[in-house]
Amino acid sequence: MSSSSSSALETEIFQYIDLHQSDFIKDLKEWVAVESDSVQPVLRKEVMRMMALAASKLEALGATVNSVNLGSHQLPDGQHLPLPPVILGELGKDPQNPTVCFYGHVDVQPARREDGWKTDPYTLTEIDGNLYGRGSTDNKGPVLAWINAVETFRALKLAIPVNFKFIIEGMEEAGSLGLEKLLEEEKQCFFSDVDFIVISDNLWLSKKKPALTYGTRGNACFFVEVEGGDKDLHSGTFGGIIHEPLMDLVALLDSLVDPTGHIQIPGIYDSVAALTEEERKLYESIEYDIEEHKNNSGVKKFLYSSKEEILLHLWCYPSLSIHGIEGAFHEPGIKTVIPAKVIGKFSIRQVPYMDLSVVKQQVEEHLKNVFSKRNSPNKLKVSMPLGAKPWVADVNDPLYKAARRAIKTVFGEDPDFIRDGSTIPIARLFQSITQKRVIMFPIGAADAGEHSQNEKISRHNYIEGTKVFAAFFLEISKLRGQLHETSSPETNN
Ligand SMILES: C[C@H](N)C(=O)N[C@@H](Cc1c[nH]cn1)C(=O)O
Ligand SMILES: [Zn+2]
Ligand SMILES: [Zn+2]
Repeated sequence: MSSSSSSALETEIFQYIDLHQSDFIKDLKEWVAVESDSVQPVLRKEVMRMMALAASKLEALGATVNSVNLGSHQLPDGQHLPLPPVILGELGKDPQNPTVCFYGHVDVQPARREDGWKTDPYTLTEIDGNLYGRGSTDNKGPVLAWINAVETFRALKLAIPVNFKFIIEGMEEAGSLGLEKLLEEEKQCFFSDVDFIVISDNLWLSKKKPALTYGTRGNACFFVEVEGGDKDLHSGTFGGIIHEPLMDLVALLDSLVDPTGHIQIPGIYDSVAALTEEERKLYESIEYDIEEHKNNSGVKKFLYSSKEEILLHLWCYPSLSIHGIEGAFHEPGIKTVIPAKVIGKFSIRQVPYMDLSVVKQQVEEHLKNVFSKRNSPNKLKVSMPLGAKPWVADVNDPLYKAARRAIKTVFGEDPDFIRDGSTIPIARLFQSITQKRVIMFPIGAADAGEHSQNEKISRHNYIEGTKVFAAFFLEISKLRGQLHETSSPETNN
C-alpha cells in the first residue's frame, strides 16, 4: 500500500521489498528462534549466539563489524557472567553522504508458552497476517527491517545515498549493562562522523496510524527493604507478638500513591515542566482511541476519561508503579510463614525537569517518615539501583521532517507526533555523551504486545516498515548541508 506520490526509484525499491517478503520473514523466523533472553543468566549463551548471528547478517550486507568485548558482570549471588559483545558495524564511507547510525537490540524479555502464549514464543507463527513471536517487535523485527532496507539497495545495485553505522546490543532488557562506558570510549572514534542516531524500539499510539516519537519518560527504580530477624518465623508461634516486616512494607507501599493515581511523595511534582501551547496543539490532532487502548490492555477502566488527560498522564506527568515484593511468599497454596526480609520494588517514571537525585532524596525522606510513625524495630533500607533520565527531541528538526515525508510516501498519511510513557535509557545517553541528535522512528503498532504474552508484528508493519526505512534513506540524502546547521541536542531537561 504505497502512495501514488512515489518516484520511479521508490517504486522499484518497494516492488523489490514486496517480492521478497518471504525472505525477510524467513530471516525474522531465524532470529526469533534464538531464545536470547538477557534477563535469565542461564540463557546468556543464547544471547551470545544471537549476537554472532546479527554480526554475520551485517557482514553479509558488506558491513565491517567490530564485536566489542565488554567483559563480565557480577550477579547478586556473586557469580560472574560474560556480557554479550556490542556490535559496531559500518557500511559506506563517502564523505559527501550523511552518516546515520542505527541503534537496536537483539535480546528479549523472558517468555514461556505456559505464561499464556497461543503459540510457541520462539517459533515465529503467522496467524491472520500477524507474526507472533518473542522479539518480533521488541526489537528483532525493526532491526531486521532496517537491514532489509539496506539489503534492498544493494540487491538492486543502487547507489546508497547514506553511510550507515550500526550499534547493536544484547543487554537492553537487563539495563544496557556496559553500554554507557562504551559510548564514552567511542564518542571521539566510532561516533565522530555520525550525523544522527535512529532508534526504532517503541510503538505507534494506534493500531493503524504511523507515528514519530519525540519524547520518552525517564525511570527511577527503587528497592525498599524491611528486615526483621535473621530467619522466617512460624505465624502461629510469633504472629501477633512481633512487628512483621511485610506489614511494614505493605504500609510503606500503600503510602506512595492515592486511589486517583496521584503520587503522595511531598515535592515530587514541583519541577514538572508545564505543557507548552505548541505541544497542546500537537495533542489536538493526535488520533487516539481510548476504547482501542483499553482493549489492547485488557482492563475495564482507565483513571482518566479524556484523550488529553490520558496523554498528559502518560507523557508529561510522572507516574509511580509497584512491580513486586522479593521474599514474600508468592507460590500457589498456603504457607503460614512470616518472612524475615522483604524487598518492595517500585519505579517512578519521571519527566522534564525532574532531577533524579532530588527524586531519590524525596523518596527516601518520605519512606523514612512513614516508617518512623510505625515505631517498628525492623531495619529499613532504600536504594535506587537504576535511574534513567527522560528524553525529548525537537519536532522541527529536519530529521523529523524527512521521516514524516518517508511515512507519507509509504503509508499515504502524515504520522502522529507522539511522546512515549516508557523509557529508552540509551536515547538520553546518546544525546548527552555523543552530543548526537536522536530520532525515534517506531514501526510497531499499538497492539504489538511488547513484554507481554503473544507479542507480534503484523506482516504489514514489518514489510511497510522496511519500505519506510528505505524511503527515509532517500529523504536523508536530501538533507545534505542541513544536518550540520541544527544546534547540538538540548540535554538540560
Ligand atoms: C520501550 C522499551 N522497549 C522498554 O520497554 N524500555 C524499558 C526500559 C526500562 C526502564 N526502566 C527499566 N527498564 C521500560 O520502559 O520499562
Ligand atoms: Zn526494546
Ligand atoms: Zn523491551
